[in-house]
Amino acid sequence: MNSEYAKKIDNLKSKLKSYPDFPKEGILFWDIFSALSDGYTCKLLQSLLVETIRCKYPDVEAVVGLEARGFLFSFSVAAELGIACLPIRKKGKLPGEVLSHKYDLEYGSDVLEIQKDSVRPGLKCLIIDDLIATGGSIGAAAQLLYSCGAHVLGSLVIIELNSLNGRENIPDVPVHSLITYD
Ligand SMILES: O=P(O)(O)OC[C@H]1O[C@H](OP(=O)(O)OP(=O)(O)O)[C@H](O)[C@@H]1O
Ligand SMILES: Nc1ncnc2[nH]cnc12
Repeated sequence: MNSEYAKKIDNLKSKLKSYPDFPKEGILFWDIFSALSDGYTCKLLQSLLVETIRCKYPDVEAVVGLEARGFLFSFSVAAELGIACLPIRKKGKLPGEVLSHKYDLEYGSDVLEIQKDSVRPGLKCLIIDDLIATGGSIGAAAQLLYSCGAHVLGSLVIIELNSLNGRENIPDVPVHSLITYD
């Protein structure tokens, strides 16, 4: 990636805000919505995500967004790249036959689901989300995709929280992040 890309990353970083003790005491919460409150940064972020996918995952056939914040980015990049946009949602939100996977995250545990027939075997998928903390959500999403026979190319997030060892916890799923915090 070139120096123009690095400048865009610095610009994006300057727009991100964090909130101590949310949603629980001891958690420093990184709020992706703070970067979306001006149109310039929305365009900047969109172009960074699309450029990163074209460079790192050129063969991708479907982006898989994780509810809820991942959805902000999965549709917009899929529309620009002209590829499929598939949802993985929290328990009880998807109609039809679903597969479920329980997982832990930084401030609790949850269940993610995928529609059984949403993925054809071998489909080259990229998981997209706003942030990786423990890696629980991306790990659960990858398990669901494997169960459907998908080929998981990796994952793309805007923010990576290094101290929570997310990428080490999901060694089978390559993680690409735009910004990391220690
Ligand atoms: O790496 P992990 O430890 O799994 O944490 C990261 C996940 O946590 C947040 O989602 P959350 O489940 O809070 O849902 P939301 O997007 O609906 O707010 C975030 O958007 C990621 O999906
Ligand atoms: N620290 C954090 N900030 C924002 N979203 C998160 N999801 C899990 N941990 C988080």
